[in-house]
Amino acid sequence: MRITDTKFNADVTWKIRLKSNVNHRHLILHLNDCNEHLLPTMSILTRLLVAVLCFGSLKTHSVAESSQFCEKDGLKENCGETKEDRSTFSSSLGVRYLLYDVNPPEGFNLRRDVYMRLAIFMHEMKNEENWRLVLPPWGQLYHWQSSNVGEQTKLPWRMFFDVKSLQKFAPVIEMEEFLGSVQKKRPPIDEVYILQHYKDVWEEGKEWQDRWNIEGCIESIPYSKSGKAYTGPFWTYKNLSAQKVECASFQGHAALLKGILRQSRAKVVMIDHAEVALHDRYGDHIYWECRRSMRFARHLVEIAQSFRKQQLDSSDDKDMVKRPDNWLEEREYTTTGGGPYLAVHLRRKDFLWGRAKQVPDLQFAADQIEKIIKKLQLETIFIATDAPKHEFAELKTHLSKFKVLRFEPSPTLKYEIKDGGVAIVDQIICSHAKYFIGTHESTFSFRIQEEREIMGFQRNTTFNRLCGREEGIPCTQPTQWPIVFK
Ligand SMILES: C[C@@H]1O[C@H](OP(=O)(O)OP(=O)(O)OC[C@H]2O[C@@H](n3cnc4c(=O)[nH]c(N)nc43)[C@H](O)[C@@H]2O)[C@@H](O)[C@H](O)[C@@H]1O
Repeated sequence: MRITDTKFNADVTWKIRLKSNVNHRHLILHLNDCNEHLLPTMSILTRLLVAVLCFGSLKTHSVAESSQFCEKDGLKENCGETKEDRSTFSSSLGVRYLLYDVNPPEGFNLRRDVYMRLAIFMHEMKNEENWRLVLPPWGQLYHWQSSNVGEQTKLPWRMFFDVKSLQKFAPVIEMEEFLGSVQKKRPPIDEVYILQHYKDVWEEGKEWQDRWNIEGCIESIPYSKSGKAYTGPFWTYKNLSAQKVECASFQGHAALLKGILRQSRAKVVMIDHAEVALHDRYGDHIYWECRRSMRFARHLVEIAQSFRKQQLDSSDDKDMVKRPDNWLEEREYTTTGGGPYLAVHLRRKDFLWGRAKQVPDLQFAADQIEKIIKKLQLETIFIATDAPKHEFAELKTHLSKFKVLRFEPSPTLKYEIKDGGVAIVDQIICSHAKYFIGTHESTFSFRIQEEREIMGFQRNTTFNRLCGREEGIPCTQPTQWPIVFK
């Protein structure tokens, strides 16, 4: 037997990995478990043997740490580990869980994009290793400010998405399912890696290359050690903690995470600041399969359908929009129809200072909307917006010749579907309109454009945006990201 890899944590958790040269089986001993369960029952000889192994392993620690990784196909992996080693090790662990979280200020629709980066990564890994991607519960988003909708924390994905549909693309599970499977283990998360940008990433002339390293944390982190475990935000779950927390400087695509997961022997790994990892496959057919799998929750689709029918005289049949129940059955469509209304996503609030030049004042927005609706010979305008009531009222006064609508759920319905649900209903309604205009660089608008691409709308009815007064008309219009099928 040869000791191949050891780690020693400052507390009593010693992990020793022994690898048999003969049968390549890994044996992992958690010495804190030994302390609690094994040592009292061991013979003196066995205790001595374990002590010698531990001592030996600690002595080899520095060597093992420095030679732990090898570059292979641009990925750092454990040196000398063959595919067979890995698969034997993998199956000895059974199912492994990958949790992730995103920079706290990021909004709902950027988070959806980060999900895609990880889901595509898991989709690619699923034939090699037995991972489950744990869907991070929604909550405490900066933009979800309604006070009359109850607590907006620990919200499961099924409130907003069709999880079965997601599972047709990647092995994802809800947090509750994960918690159910690790209940007895303390702490439930073995290792947390907080991704951070390299210090030198913005240096001029620095060549881009995919790389990652475990390094000291550059900024302060929201995790701290309390007894044997690290506590942290963990989506406000009091019963979640981690055994180890480290920072990883990271530059590259999500596939590079393989290196982190492969040097780890843990069953439960969490990646924080997952937004630092880039898309593996932006815009190709796999990207679009993942995107198509992100169907909205049925109850939200039905709410949007009912609004379209009652307020906008719109339904998939009337509008000639095709959308099979199962996204796997979708084909490349050409939709010339759409609901008989003009839909506008008018982003306000933080965009008024964050994108001051590109976001129009209400009068200038109304001028542009009026021009387009006259050209389209329509009478109804649907406005999706985060604007407060008084701003919407003002916009209406500027468009008094037209029927101007907004989705305003009853307090009971809003309590049920929360701010996230209202936003999704808005997006669904916008995505079915004959013509859509969005807001510059809003991920909320981007997601609507993608829905319209999936349904096959003509691109000139989709990739449009309002111009800021300072920019004038015309202004640069959104980049077109065409859908790709296999
Ligand atoms: C500059 C960046 O912009 C990003 O915003 P951006 O891409 O528009 O889009 P999101 O990331 O979705 O964030 C905007 C949030 O504001 C609400 N919101 C915006 N527009 C509407 C709307 O038309 N209807 C409803 N019901 N709600 C809306 C909604 O909660 C949405 O998730 C932010 O996420 C980042 O934190 C950052 O501020």
